[in-house]
Order: sequence, then C-alpha cells, then structure tokens
Amino acid sequence: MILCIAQVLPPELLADVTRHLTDARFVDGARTAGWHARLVKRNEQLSPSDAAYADVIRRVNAAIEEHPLFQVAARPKAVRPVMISRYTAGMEYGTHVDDAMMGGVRTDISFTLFLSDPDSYDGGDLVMEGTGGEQSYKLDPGSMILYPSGALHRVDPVTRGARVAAVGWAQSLVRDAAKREILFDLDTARRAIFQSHGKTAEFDLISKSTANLLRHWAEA
Ligand SMILES: O=C(O)CCC(=O)C(=O)O
Ligand SMILES: [Fe+2]
Repeated sequence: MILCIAQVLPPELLADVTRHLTDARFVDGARTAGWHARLVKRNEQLSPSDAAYADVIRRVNAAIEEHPLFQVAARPKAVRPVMISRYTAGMEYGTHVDDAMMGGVRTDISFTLFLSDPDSYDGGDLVMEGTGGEQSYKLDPGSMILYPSGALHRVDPVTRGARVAAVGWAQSLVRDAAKREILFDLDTARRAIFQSHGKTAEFDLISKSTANLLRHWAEA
C-alpha cells in the first residue's frame, strides 16, 4: 500500500525546520547508502555536526510518529531517525531498493516527507517502479508518502532549484503489507461508522475484529 498523508508537519513547524535548513551544513549523501545504492545516489544530507541537526530530527520524527494516520497505516514498532536530504540541480537518486536492515531496524516501510515547495524546483519526483508501470510523486511541503521498502524506486534528476526532504524507515509490528492493509481498511471503516452513526453495535464488532487481528498478527 502506498499512502500519501497531507500536512504531517504543522505550518509553524514546517516554517521553523525550513528556516533552520536554509543555511545548514550538508554533506555528500553517498556515505549513508548501501554499496549498490551508492553507485546511483547523488545527493546531500544534513550533517550530524550541524547545530540544528538534533533538534530538527527530533521534532520531525515526533510529528511523524504522533500522526494518527502514520500510526494506523504503519503500526510502527521502531522508527529510524529521519535523514534530511537535499538535491540541487544535477542531483538524483537512481533506481534502487532500500537496505533491508538499518541500525537493527527491519525496514518494512519507507517514507519521504517533502519540505520544499514543488514550484521552487523542477524534476525531483519520487518514482515508484512497480511491475505494472511507474507512478511519480511530488507532494506539498509538510506532506508525506509511505511506501513498501521492498519496492524499486528512484528520485528523478533535479533540473532547477533544490528539493529538500526528510526520509526515513519504519519496522512494523505487522510484517506483512497485505495484513497491514486489512487492518488499515478496517480501521478506516470503523472510524467512518463512528463519524456518521456513533458507537453502534457494528462499530463495536469491527473494533473487536481489528483488535483481535492485531493480536494475531503483531510481533511485539
Ligand atoms: O527522497 C526520496 O523521496 C527518497 C530517497 C530514497 O530513496 C532513499 O533515501 O533511499
Ligand atoms: Fe530509497
């Protein structure tokens, strides 16, 4: 399941993070890629030595992890600290698959939280390369896409301006993407029932099934 979530960063936090990043120190991004991805990775990343680094990462991670849709779509067990990446003109990240393990975390879900205004740069689409074709994404600043870490993907070359984004990975309590989608659908349905009819008997039954499936499937 690929899911786009709008406004994960509230406008004040987005403005704050963007301001911090304007004159922050970025370093070559190749150092954090696996050996094969390194061959096609041409970008920059916020340096851990930058004064704003710890604060930016902590606040962006908190906003992502607190978001109710992220919680219900990802069922996170562990979330890696985000990397802040920047692509200026000529930079790209060619086709690759993300490493399966990062710092002891199994990567089930990858995510990109876009930070730049899409009008401020050309190119830089995140492209998912599925067996059925390609799908491109370029979201508004503060919005995030979640996608399965097992999928081939790339970032198209930036031809003007700069594309800045926070990228990260999560291990899910529910390893199987199809099971996560069932739980997500059930949760969405029960919330819709609650919105329109309140805490009905149907709501209780779907809530019971959602909770019991999670009990079956969660690897705590
Ligand atoms: O910036 C993006 O949208 C994705 C970057 C990416 O694929 C990665 O860092 O592994
Ligand atoms: Fe990637």
